[in-house]
Amino acid sequence: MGGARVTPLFEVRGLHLSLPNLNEKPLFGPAPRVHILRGLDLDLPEGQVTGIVGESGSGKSTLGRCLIRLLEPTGGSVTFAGTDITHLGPQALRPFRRDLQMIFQDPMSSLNPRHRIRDIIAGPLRVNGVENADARALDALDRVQLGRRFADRYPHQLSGGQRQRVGIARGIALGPRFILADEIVSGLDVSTQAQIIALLEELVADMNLTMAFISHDLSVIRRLCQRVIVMKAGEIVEAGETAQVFAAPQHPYTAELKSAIPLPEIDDSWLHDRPREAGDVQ
Ligand SMILES: Nc1ncnc2c1ncn2[C@@H]1O[C@H](COP(=O)(O)OP(=O)(O)OP(=O)(O)O)[C@@H](O)[C@H]1O
Repeated sequence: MGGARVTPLFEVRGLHLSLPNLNEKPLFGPAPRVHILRGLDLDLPEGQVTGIVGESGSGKSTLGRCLIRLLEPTGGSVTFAGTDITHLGPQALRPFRRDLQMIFQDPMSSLNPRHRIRDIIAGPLRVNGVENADARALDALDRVQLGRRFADRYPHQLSGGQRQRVGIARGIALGPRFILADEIVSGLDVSTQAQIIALLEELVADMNLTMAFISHDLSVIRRLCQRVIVMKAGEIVEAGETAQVFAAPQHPYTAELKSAIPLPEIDDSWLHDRPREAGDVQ
C-alpha cells in the first residue's frame, strides 16, 4: 500500500520458547526440551489488527502469551513501545499490565459465574487501583453496545455473544494499548460472529488499539486484519498484508491453508449489519 511507515508497537526478534518435555523424562539428567517457538521475527504496527493463523499446535497461543508476558521467552527479545520487556519480573511488569490485555476464547469459563457483570468488569480496574472503577465498568458496557441494564446480571443469564461482549468490555476497560484475542469468535454462530467483528473494528479505530487476533477462520481474518502472519511448527512461514498473502501465497503452507478453507467471494454486506439498539444485541 505504501504511504507513511506505521510505527511498530511490538518488535519481536529471534523469539524462542522451549519447555522441559515432561513426557520424556529420562531416569537421569534433565528432561529434554520441547521447542515451541523457534526464532520468530515480527513487528506489530500500532493501531492495526494482525491475524495469526496456522495449524493446531503451531505455537499461535504461545506467541500471544509471550507478547503479553504471561510467558517468559527463553531466547530473543520482545520490545513493547520501545521498552525491552522480555525478562521483566512481576514487579517491573506491573506498569505494563494495564496496556497488555487479553480476551479469552470461552467467556463462560473465564467469567466468574458467581459475580455480577459489573463486578466482573470492575474487578481488574480495582486490582489496578483505578478510581471510579464502577463508573468505568458501566462505560465499558456502553462501549460494547450491551448497555447498563446488563450490569446486575450473571453470566449464565446472557447469550454466548453477550458474554463475549462482557469479555471484550473487561479487556478494554483499563484502556489498554494492546489486546490479544485468542479464538474469541470460534464458538459463536456466523451472524453473532459478524456483529462481534464489527464491534472490534469500531473499538480498534476509536481507541487506537493494536490487536493480535488468533483464529482458524480465514474469512474472519480477511475481514478484520490488515496484516497476517502464518505459523507452522513454531516458525513464521509467511507474513504481510492480508490481501497480498492470500492473493498470492509465497509459501506452500499458506496456499494449502487457503485451499483448505473456502473463502466467501461475494456479498459480505451482512457483516456490516450491526444492531443500533442495545436490546438487539445477540
Ligand atoms: N506448557 C506446555 N508444556 C508442553 N508443551 C506445551 C505447553 N504449552 C504448549 N505446548 C505445546 O506447544 C505447541 C504449541 O501450542 P500452542 O497452544 O501455542 O499452539 P496453537 O497454535 O495455539 O494451537 P491451537 O490452535 O490448537 O490452540 C503444542 O504442540 C503444545 O502441545
